[in-house]
Amino acid sequence: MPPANKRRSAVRSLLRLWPYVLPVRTRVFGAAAVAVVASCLGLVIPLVLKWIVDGPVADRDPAGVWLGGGMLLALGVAEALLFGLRRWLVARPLAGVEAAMRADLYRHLQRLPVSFHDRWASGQLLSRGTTDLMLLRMFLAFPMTFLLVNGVTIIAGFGILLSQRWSLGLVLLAPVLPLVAGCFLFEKKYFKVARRAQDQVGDLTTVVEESVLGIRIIKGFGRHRSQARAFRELTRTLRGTELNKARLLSAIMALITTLPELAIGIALVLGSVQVADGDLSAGTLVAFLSTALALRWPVESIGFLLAISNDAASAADRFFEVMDEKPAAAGDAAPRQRTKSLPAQQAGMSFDGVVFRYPDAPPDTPATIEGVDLHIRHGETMALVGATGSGKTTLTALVPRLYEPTSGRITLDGRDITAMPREELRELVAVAFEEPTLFSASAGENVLMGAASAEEHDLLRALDVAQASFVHDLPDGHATQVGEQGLSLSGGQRQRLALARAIVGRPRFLVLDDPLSALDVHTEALVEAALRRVLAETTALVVAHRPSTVLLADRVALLSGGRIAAVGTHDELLHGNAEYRELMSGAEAQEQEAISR
Ligand SMILES: Nc1ncnc2c1ncn2[C@@H]1O[C@H](COP(=O)(O)OP(=O)(O)OP(=O)(O)O)[C@@H](O)[C@H]1O
Repeated sequence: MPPANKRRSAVRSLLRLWPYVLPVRTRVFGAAAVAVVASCLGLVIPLVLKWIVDGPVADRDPAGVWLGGGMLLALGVAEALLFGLRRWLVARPLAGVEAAMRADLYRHLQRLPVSFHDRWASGQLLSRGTTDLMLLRMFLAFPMTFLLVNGVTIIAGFGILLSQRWSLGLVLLAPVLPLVAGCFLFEKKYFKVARRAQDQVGDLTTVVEESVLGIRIIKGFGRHRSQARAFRELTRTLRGTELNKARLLSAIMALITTLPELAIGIALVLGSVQVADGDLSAGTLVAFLSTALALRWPVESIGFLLAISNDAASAADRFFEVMDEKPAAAGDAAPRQRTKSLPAQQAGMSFDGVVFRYPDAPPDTPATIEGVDLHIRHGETMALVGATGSGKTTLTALVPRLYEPTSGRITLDGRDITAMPREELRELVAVAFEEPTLFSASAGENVLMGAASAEEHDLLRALDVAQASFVHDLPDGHATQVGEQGLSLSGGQRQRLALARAIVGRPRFLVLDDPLSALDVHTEALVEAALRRVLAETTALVVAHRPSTVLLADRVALLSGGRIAAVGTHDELLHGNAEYRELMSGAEAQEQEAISR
């Protein structure tokens, strides 16, 4: 789950966007300047009105009235054109800012360690990469500019009001203090609710994503009602939070609208009395009130602009919470060593005193891997056997550095994996997991993901070795799209494609996490034959639950209590190790049961 959010000032949060705005600053500030000019042009209109009323209207001069009308029209058109220019100036660069932030987030997510992804719900990450970034673009396009533009307009407008009649100007200034206090309180409360709402959107996204990905389980177990209930519960909570936001916004809007309207009403009465007494010209009163009315939108919009700015500030916090996470260490750029002339005892894969504890495991629990020493000789296949939850998957995940050992070291042909650049490690080691994950791409593209430099002939060889030639019979051969997560293929077909992907780059080392799990007996025979050929080409560590998988290996290591309890051939362990015998007899019984079904 995301870390607990600390309260920051909205301004500090938004200032962190500066590096992204920097490349388009000229356009953004140019647009803001254009908007200031447009908004201030609007304030000239009341002055022209004053001139028309006190001049041509009082003198009964129709030509003067026409001239004034023309000036008003020109001012209106100029104001509209300038606002249009502002929009044009920012639209494209800000879409670019959003795209750059999204690309950075995606790149960073790819570089973050698996332990980060274990902690964070995918919906939280999805919502940060979509709705939160949209909110930030909206902020940069609108409130950021208009908080400035409206601020300048209000100051200029009050300058004009005070210069026309300072006493009436002070009446209009009276609500400023209560308004500032109200805005301060609003900002404090709204920031918290805005953050809560965005986190709840993330939770909701997680539920939707899980429901879509797990639709077969939901339907298979008839869980749609309970899923719908969980979804409804979350939407109700989110609705409550959104209503809370709306309540806060309407309270500040009520204050922002009422107080200035009251002040304008009082100024109108006082001004009318002064006109009646002959202390003030009718034109000045018209200009005064028109200026006051022209300031209504800049003042009233402040509540709304503050709301979006706070939404954006918490969206920025959520974005940077992910960006501030440290990516996995790259490994030092040690020069590549030739491995061919290594002494026999160093060639292969070695675990030396490897200890591993999950970062989020409770401190008083024992480490998952307590101290593993194991050597897999060059060209050998070692099966890793152990009770469920004994740490087999965990141990295999340490080899491609999906997690870093807490202590100890793992070497490949004598070289510490932490001293290798990650790209080199990826070239040396290939992995295939229990769940053969495929992507929405063609069958061939899925296989070629296993090696950046692999070509067509490598693909065909990998498909052949992994017994995945069914691909050639698909409608478009290996260019056939396999659908989201490869769900248009059978389990056995997906397993064989995953195997082909693992070997397409001819890795020296192969790590397979129970590649025959969840297969029916007939499919298992097919994949097993594929595995036999795959394993003949490399040095491999294979997590095995069933005797049939164990028989593919040259030797077997038994993982127990976080340590390697025994190493030997299947027969040696069967005769000499009670725990192994028990594990295998249980697995064998299950296998027999599966066959007889
Ligand atoms: N991401 C994680 N965070 C914390 N603990 C974890 C995590 N993944 C696994 N564990 C714990 O580590 C222990 C070993 O899990 P692991 O998946 O390695 O076992 P396994 O031997 O592969 O089990 P199985 O045979 O059932 O697949 C378990 O107690 C599990 O709860």
